[in-house]
Amino acid sequence: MVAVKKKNLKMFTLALLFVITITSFLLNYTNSLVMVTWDPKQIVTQLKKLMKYSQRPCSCSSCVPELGLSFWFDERFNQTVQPFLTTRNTFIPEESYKWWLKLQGEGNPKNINDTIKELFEIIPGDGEQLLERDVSRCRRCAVVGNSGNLRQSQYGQDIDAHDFVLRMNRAPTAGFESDVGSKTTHHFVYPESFRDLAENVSMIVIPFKTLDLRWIVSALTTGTINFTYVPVPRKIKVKRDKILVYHPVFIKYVYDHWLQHHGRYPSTGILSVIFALHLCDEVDVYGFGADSNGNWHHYWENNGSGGAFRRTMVHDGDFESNITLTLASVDKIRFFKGR
Ligand SMILES: CC(=O)N[C@H]1[C@H]([C@H](O)[C@H](O)CO)O[C@](OP(=O)(O)OC[C@H]2O[C@@H](n3ccc(N)nc3=O)[C@H](O)[C@@H]2O)(C(=O)O)C[C@@H]1O
Ligand SMILES: CC(=O)N[C@@H]1[C@@H](O[C@@H]2O[C@H](CO)[C@H](O)[C@H](O)[C@H]2O)[C@@H](O)[C@@H](CO)O[C@H]1O
Repeated sequence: MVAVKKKNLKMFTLALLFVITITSFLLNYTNSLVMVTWDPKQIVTQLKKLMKYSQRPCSCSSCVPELGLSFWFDERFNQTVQPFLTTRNTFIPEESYKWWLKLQGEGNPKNINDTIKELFEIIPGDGEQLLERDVSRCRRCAVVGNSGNLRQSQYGQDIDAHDFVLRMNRAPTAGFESDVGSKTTHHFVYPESFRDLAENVSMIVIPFKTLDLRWIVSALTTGTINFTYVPVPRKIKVKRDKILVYHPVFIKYVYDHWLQHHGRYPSTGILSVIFALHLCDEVDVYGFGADSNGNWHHYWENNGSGGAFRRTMVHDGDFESNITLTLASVDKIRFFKGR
């Protein structure tokens, strides 16, 4: 009898040791700094945490897509909306299409299905692999806006330490490395904001009209399109498999869910931030913030037209800024305010 009891006690001790070892390993693995002790209460707490962590969508200390932490965020974030237009993803519902067509008042647009078909005869139209989830991954992204608050910020090294660095429009890095970094993995453009990119950079084209999709084809082939509402480059030197296309339905999702119809349509900055929430496990935001007059000044130039969007009401900069700050306040992004 005593021998059996001793054996059971030994088994129990061994089992407990095993659980503690596994718990400690997994908690460390999930970047959680928790001291593992023999206190039964702590063991139960840690086991509960372990159960919670095992359902987490990534291995960072916090994961953007994790729901149940902010009602505000959960109400807006919809993981099922696809950020990229791909060959498997070309359907645009009538309502979204009609909304999108009005963004830049395109008269007499070419048929959208024919346009998309032609586009994917020229570029591969993939991008799905970027959206695959992996619970053991911690993908850290930096979204770098164009604000003058980056000047003298010395954020360069921090920005470059991210897995993905997303930039936009005409933003340069050369000459500004110590403040904005030198790494770029993805660069958002539209025809009117195109700039030459290094070979290894993925160019994400945001189409605000049918002509923007046709411009991609033209710029890689015949070079016939050289004007939209301003002159645009006839030809671009970008490898075809480095071109990704932002989904028009995703633009509407940002406008409906996140901007709640403020402004005429979302700016490139807010489109990039919400896009990053869908692709990344952690999102750090740099270079967002107007100057003291509310103008969108740039870090590389003294752009006198920084307040143009205010006059044309195309974007609601104040509302967009509130969204970014709220995302930071509910710990879904980290916001680096610059100088
Ligand atoms: C005159 C004009 O049309 N300016 C627009 C320019 C312009 O078309 C491009 O720079 C051309 O390359 O583009 C925009 O934006 P822009 O290229 O200025 O900036 C990109 C995004 O960074 C954020 N930003 C910028 C400056 C600043 N002081 N504070 C900021 O928060 C914003 O989120 C902004 O969206 C655009 O595409 O959104 C919006 C701007 O309104
Ligand atoms: C200053 C302004 O409102 N210009 C608009 C122009 O808006 C710009 O469109 C860009 C995409 O093409 C991008 O969204 C940028 O942030 C906007 O400022 C277009 O709407 C254009 C359409 O014809 O009309 C210009 O007046």
